[in-house]
Amino acid sequence: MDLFSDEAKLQAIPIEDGELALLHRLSMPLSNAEIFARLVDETAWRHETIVVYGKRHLQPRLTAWHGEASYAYSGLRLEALPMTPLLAQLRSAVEAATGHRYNSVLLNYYRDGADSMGMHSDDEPELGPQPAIASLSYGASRTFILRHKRSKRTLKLELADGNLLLMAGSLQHHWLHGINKTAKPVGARLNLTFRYIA
Ligand SMILES: O=C(O)CCC(=O)C(=O)O
Ligand SMILES: [Fe+2]
Repeated sequence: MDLFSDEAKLQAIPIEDGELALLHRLSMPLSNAEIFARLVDETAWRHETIVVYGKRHLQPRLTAWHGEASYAYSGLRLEALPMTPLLAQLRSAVEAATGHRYNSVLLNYYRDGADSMGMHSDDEPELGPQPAIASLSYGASRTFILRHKRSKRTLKLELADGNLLLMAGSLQHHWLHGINKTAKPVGARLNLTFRYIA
């Protein structure tokens, strides 16, 4: 492979009030299918209950949190598990591709089209004011939706097997993002968001 081809580089996606860039395939010494299978097998998946407007719900996906610091959101406190060798290897590749450092990763397992993630911003104070969050996807493609908080402008990106999406600058301040349920028959998808928790 030509390392300097466009395929190997992060491509900026023009967007107002934030930074977004996409790499078609993260370079790894394993196939996407091997990475997917190992992540499914090696992860202690949890089905968490969260509190939304005072009511308890099971999250519509499975999750795991690995890294150096625990993390709290939606009334949930996630104790960090240590990085596995594969997660550490993925983190190094993501750091090299994006030029940012990460000390934690949230794994999300969307088992089928009924699994989803509500519109949100990753704007917890411990992420800092301009967090670089690197989102790595394996398995089935799903539509990633961005909605500007003020203008309500919506942008849709199809995130496919092996894609790396970098969210940075003031993106979390101005935009929401999420993954809707879909009635289309879709297979399982994994998403890993690498973050730096101060
Ligand atoms: O699954 C995705 O692509 C989005 C994940 C996400 O937004 C998050 O983990 O905060
Ligand atoms: Fe997010």
